[in-house]
Amino acid sequence: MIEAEWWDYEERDEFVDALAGDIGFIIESALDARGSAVVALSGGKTPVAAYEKLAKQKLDWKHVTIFPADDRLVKIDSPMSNVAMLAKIFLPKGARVMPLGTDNPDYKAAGAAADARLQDVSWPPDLILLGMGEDGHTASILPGPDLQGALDAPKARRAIGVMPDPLPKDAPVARVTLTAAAIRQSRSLLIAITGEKKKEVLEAAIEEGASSKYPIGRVLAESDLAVDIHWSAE
Ligand SMILES: O=C(O)[C@H](O)[C@@H](O)[C@H](O)[C@H](O)COP(=O)(O)O
Repeated sequence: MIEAEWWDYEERDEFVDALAGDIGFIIESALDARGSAVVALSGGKTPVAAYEKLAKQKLDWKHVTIFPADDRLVKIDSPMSNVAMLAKIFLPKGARVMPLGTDNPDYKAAGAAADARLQDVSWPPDLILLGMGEDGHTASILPGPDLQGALDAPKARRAIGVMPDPLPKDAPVARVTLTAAAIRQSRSLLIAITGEKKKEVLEAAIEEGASSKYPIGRVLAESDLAVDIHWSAE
């Protein structure tokens, strides 16, 4: 049974403030407890304003490691690069921003390299923040030939290369993504989505769990983590 707590906001600003506050609190708690923080942050547009707000917080950024929960296999100067978006916001704060993937044309090799990179990161992450598409994908756990591999990878496998099919319109490229197993290992899990359609999809995915046609339902179904969901109507 997926344990999810919804935090609903009518105004986008409230959503941005609350999400930035939650992420900052988790980072600060990790710094207090362990002197360092490791967070995986979602790509996409929804959380960017919250990241910009979070970057204004007075945290010991030099002891914070940030990496994308998934990334498109594109050059760093591509507008589709999630790590470039995170670097632009957090590198000036002195945080360590770590790429997950490179623009390796062999996406399976890129996935293996991303996994090797994550083996050197102190684990588990203190936080994984996920977004979700209207098709119920999360990170880059998307329909296609690699969906099962991303969902069923063993606990030791933290990242994998995926070639979505169909290719998402907004970023029609191969990707690397955290596996479902890696997501489930996080010390804390947040989801940030907006709009009625995504709320409907996520509610259905949580209800359906392991049998859901939505990848996020299958990711969350095997997780023992309580999930906090931040949702804004607009
Ligand atoms: O690389 C990505 O695209 C993201 O990690 C992806 O999982 C994203 O979170 C959703 O597609 C929602 O994206 P929006 O926030 O832009 O709707």
